Amino acid sequence: MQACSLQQQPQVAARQLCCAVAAPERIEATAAAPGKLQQPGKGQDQVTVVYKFGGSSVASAERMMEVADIVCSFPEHLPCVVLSAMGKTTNLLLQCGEEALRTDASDIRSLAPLKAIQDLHRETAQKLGVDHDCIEEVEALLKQLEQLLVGISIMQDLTPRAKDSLVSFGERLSTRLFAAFLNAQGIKAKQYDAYAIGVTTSDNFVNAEVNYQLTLPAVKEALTFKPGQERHLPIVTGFLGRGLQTGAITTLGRGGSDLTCTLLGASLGLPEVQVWKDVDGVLTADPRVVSTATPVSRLTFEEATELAVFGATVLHPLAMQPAHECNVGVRVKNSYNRTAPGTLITEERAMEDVLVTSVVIKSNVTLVDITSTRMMGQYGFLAKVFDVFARNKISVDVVATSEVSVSLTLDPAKTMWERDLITDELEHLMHDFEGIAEAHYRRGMAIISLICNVQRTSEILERVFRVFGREKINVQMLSQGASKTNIALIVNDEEAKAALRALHQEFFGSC
Ligand SMILES: Nc1ncnc2c1ncn2[C@@H]1O[C@H](COP(=O)(O)OP(=O)(O)O)[C@@H](O)[C@H]1O
Ligand SMILES: N[C@@H](CC(=O)OP(=O)(O)O)C(=O)O
Repeated sequence: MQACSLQQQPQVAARQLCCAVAAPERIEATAAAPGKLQQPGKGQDQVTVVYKFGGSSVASAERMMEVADIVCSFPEHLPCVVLSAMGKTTNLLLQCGEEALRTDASDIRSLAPLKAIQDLHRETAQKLGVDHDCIEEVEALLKQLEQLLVGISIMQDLTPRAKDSLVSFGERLSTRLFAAFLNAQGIKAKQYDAYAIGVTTSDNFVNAEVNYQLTLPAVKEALTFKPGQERHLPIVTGFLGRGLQTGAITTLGRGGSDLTCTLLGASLGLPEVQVWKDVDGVLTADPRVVSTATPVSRLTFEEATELAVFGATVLHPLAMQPAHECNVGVRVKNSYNRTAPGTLITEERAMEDVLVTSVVIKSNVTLVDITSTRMMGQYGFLAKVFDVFARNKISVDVVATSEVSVSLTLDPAKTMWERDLITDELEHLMHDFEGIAEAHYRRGMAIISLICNVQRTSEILERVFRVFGREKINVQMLSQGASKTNIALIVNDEEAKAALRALHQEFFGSC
């Protein structure tokens, strides 16, 4: 395996996670006609590529059949497949958890989101014609899920740790169904839980950090075929890991299956992984805001990270980390339109002809202005300012400084699960500035980021301000910073979508 710097982290021991299952029977399988699909990767000794399919790609039995067809349609590749939970299952599981807190234990089984999850997975098992063992496993997991919700109801407590156990059912169910379907079609496949093959993380539940040093070699060992071992398609749960100290199931933050995909690619030393979505690649803007957005053919790892961090929900913000460190190309493809070329993300790309690549909004941002008349000629002021944010565990996105003031924006999400900074936290922050500086905050702001060629900043900004002048949009703060790929403009949230459309029109000719 290619050595990558991610492995240079301190050594620590991983723990075992046990999960006992009971197996009542409730679903009946209907046979699907086998034989249509051909086993891919004939003659390959080892896994050659990782494909990740998100919730939108595996939302139903029909979609799983389509994904199976995609997986088998590259005969030269022996793929490892990472799956997310089916459709909106993760949201439904979180809803179950919240509702369990307000529901009597004896009424848990009638929770509507629980019923929706049970119906979806039972119906999928039936339509896919999976074998009896899989049906038993699915029923056992659904039973465990119900028991966990009863526990949450009795305890009247939904800890982050319990939340991670709760949402893990989505990926544990989808991967079992998909592997069983492939086997029913005569394709040799085996289901793996990521936490059982060495994906080791911190114990920071709901947003766990990957321990690369332990994970990379462990995953490589688990997914490398031994001499004489039968070749099969590993079907791995995305999103999940195992906490190093607790041994409990952790999750990598919402959308974390993208990170599982690149992590597996890095572990196996592969040249490329593919994340399959419901769009033709990374687009010039969020298609829900700009319906005419078009695919971007190439991006660098740095650009893709900036896009994700600054609001493009198409990729997990940390997914590029292992890919970048271990130089694994990432291709974003559309499982609904498989012939579309998609977006290829690599270390470098030709930038000569590039002006603006994509425009993105991050909404619900708080802008903080901090002023100190004593800043002039003083050293240590910025250190004191950032120390206040560090103590309050609040993450800062964009910064602009002048001689006497510093303005910055705060990440709306302290964790990726809690989207709002509450007023109490902000008031506490303001209080902590007393004696250091005068601080004020404004909520309801948005960051518009232009992922662009900053070698051509003057030309870009000249056009941006022409557009904003015409549209009467006021820029509250502007930052280019050290990033070589991003210009950030802070505007009022209510003007942000119109501003984005106007910028898209200016730089891509459509809005
Ligand atoms: N710049 C962008 N390019 C492409 N898609 C985007 C962008 N910004 C936001 N999106 C949204 O991201 C969605 C795909 O990401 P996601 O739902 O996480 O996929 P999956 O669940 O299949 O992994 C798209 O349907 C689109 O609405
Ligand atoms: N199922 C998890 C993990 C994930 O990556 O999902 P998706 O690939 O559908 O964004 C979530 O909803 O966050």
